[in-house]
Amino acid sequence: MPEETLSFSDSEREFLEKYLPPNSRQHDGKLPSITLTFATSLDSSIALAPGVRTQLSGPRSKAMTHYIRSRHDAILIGVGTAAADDPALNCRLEGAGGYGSDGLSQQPRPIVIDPSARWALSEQSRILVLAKAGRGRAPYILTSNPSPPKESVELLERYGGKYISMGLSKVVAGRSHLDWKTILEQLKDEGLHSIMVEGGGSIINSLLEPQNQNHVSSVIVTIAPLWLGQGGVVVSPEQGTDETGTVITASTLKAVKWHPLGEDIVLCGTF
Ligand SMILES: NC(=O)c1ccc[n+]([C@@H]2O[C@H](COP(=O)([O-])OP(=O)(O)OC[C@H]3O[C@@H](n4cnc5c(N)ncnc54)[C@H](O)[C@@H]3O)[C@@H](O)[C@H]2O)c1
Ligand SMILES: Nc1nc(=O)c(N)c(NC[C@H](O)[C@H](O)[C@H](O)COP(=O)(O)O)[nH]1
Repeated sequence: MPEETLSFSDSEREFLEKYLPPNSRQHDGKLPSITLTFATSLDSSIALAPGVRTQLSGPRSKAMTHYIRSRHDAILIGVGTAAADDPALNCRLEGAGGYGSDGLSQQPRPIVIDPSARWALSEQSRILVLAKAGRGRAPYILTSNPSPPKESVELLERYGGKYISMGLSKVVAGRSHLDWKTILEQLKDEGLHSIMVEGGGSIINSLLEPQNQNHVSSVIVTIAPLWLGQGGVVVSPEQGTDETGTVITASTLKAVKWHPLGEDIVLCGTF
């Protein structure tokens, strides 16, 4: 996978500004802000099938993603994405650490939500290859597993990453779930105050549920001009019901802006 250096001009950046966390790193003691961002097809799928890495964003939208990464302390994904995509989760914008400047400036901390610590990390994992080369950071893995595999712990710590074992908050449909407040409190304790959540499907759907929307400061969705068809990984949160039990719209965005970018269109909004 080529590690190209990307550029995203000042004029291209303007439409995003009000949907991004402030550049100043002042922190008011509140929980970290979440920017929820992903790419989707016209039939609201984010991948051809579970576990299939699917390129949806065009070149300009991809450069936008790396600019957004440069504006956050951390990038968060679920273990399903880590296992499927072998992602780099670094910022390859020109001028970022390792891409035109020394050190790790503008390199966000990758965060993987992996309750059972099932991600099979190795020396060949792209995220560790880049950390070793000074072109990204090793991930922090949030898990409910009190004893992750010893060799994975040692491998991670060799490159500056770690497992963070957290108490299990609940089991949903047979799966251990950490609630978002617990996750964000832990990330705040790690000195991470702005979180870009990139997916995948279950992570996105979880944040779109009415009871979690208060954690999301803004949503930035890239819409690509294609249908992925039946069997895709669909973004469609649980429906909500009002006090009479009537089914209501799950989520409605406010302060909406649509912005063409290459052959894609980018939707920005807030809850
Ligand atoms: N188009 C895009 O922008 C985009 C972005 C990311 C991933 N993807 C694609 O999405 C697919 C992966 O999606 P997915 O839904 O299978 O996996 P995922 O990345 O959402 O990870 C799912 C796992 O995360 C954990 N998890 C999720 N919510 C949790 C919570 N609240 N508490 C604790 N653990 C939680 C669980 O272990 C769950 O099995 C892949 O095919 C990937 O290529 C696309
Ligand atoms: N914005 C966006 N457009 C896409 O077309 C796509 N497939 C993803 N998917 C997001 C997910 O997090 C991917 O795993 C990372 O985008 C991997 O990209 P890197 O290796 O980190 O550069 N995201």
